[in-house]
Amino acid sequence: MRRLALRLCTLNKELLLPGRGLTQGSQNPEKQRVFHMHEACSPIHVNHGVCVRDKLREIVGVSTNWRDHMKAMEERKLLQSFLAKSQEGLPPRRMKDSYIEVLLPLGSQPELREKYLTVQNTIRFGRILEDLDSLGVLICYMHTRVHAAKMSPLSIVTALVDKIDMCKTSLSPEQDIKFSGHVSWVGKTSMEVKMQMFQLHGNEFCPVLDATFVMVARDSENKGPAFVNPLIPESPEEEELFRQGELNKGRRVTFSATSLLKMAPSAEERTTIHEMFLNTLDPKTVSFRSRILPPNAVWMENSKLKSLEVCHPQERNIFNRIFGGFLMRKAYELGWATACNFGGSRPFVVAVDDIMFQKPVEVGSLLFLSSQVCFTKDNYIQVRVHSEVASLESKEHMTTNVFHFTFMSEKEVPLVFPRTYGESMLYLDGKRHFNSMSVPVKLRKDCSEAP
Ligand SMILES: CCCCCCCCCC(=O)SCCNC(=O)CCNC(=O)[C@H](O)C(C)(C)COP(=O)(O)OP(=O)(O)OC[C@H]1O[C@@H](n2cnc3c(N)ncnc32)[C@H](O)[C@@H]1OP(=O)(O)O
Repeated sequence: MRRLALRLCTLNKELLLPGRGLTQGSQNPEKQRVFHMHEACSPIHVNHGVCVRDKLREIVGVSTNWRDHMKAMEERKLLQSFLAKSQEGLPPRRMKDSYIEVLLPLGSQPELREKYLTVQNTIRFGRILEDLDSLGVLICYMHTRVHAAKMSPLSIVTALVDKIDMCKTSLSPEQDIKFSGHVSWVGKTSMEVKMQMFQLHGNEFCPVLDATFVMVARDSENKGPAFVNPLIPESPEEEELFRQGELNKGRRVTFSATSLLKMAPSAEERTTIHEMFLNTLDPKTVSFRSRILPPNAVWMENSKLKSLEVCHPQERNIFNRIFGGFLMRKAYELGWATACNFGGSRPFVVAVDDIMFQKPVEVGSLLFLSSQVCFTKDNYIQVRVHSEVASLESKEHMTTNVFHFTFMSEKEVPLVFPRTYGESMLYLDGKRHFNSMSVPVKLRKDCSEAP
């Protein structure tokens, strides 16, 4: 019963991929077991997150109890023999092979709402980040399915949230939500996944969010890289998506190579910083050291907020590390509070970009999050959240992620001014992230998001 319910709730193969004219592959053995999750699950068990995650647990073969986790990992070692020696040894897949849809029936099943609800009767975006992360991994498991093996020999982890753009449409906790997505590009061991989210308006599901993630395949024990199936585009639209994936990879390499941690700012950026510096000199003293804020401005250091999380086993992913979605939710909520505190009104998120998962977070770690406003313009607030971990034993801190969120406030916000050279680099980095946002969304009250 449980198994059937999972398939029903995660794999709705007969629906069209919106705007792309794709349908799920017909040779898929699961095709007949289609849909409406609330027909199959009892209301208590109907939860989008639970269903997708249970499906992932089944694919990876993990324990549901922490006390059994070592045994389950031992069992996964036996799957090493199913790993391909080369990418050519794996059957190519089509985009439709990984295409899935997942329903989050907030409207039709009100008991689901609590988990997603903010006090302003909007949807918690942090929960959506968690759902996207689980969904992205599940999509990659669809792409890499090994029909001969009961469990997948691959450990698929989130490497990067390349981009999440919010559309204008409002997110109501009282209407059903649908997610869809598929693999859009593959490298040797990495896969780009495109996901969309829709919300029911009348009888129609309207797009509310676009997301691009990069997932990386690792071996059964998550210790080394593992090859993924090639991807064959089948139409001009799919070829364009694939080409875009290739360009995205190139863009990421360039962005990283020109990072301010590696390279000096451009002449234009240096001018910006110097002008800001001149704007903060006290005309009475004319000293390099005597700095005052211009009107309607805040020192960057005064925008900071910090938090600490103890990473309990409950927050683990299928590989017994801390779930990336949980890290994103915590970072997002701190970032939202930072923007709220800074702007003086409830902001809503318009874009998330370039969240790199540099290191896994071990269960039992202490997670230190530090958030600050690093750039503002009109109603926009660019927030950067830095996360690092330390184990209780070693006390040595290590960066695991840097998160970038773009918020929009209801009213114009103060300017943020860097005081030190390091802060100036944060300012320029924030400006670069802000400028990379696709299309700044116009302020609309009905579009509000809260954490
Ligand atoms: C049970 C309930 C929960 C269910 C949840 C299920 C979802 C689980 C998903 C997760 O929670 S995962 C947890 C969050 N993510 C992590 O902890 C990952 C932490 N980071 C790492 O482990 C490594 O940095 C990573 C494996 C991602 C990369 O390792 P390396 O730096 O050694 O990678 P390498 O240089 O060997 O490159 C391997 C591939 O990754 C690609 N890559 C690496 N970093 C990248 C990046 N930042 N962006 C894009 N691509 C990247 C790289 O281009 C290359 O692609 P190709 O093989 O196709 O050429």
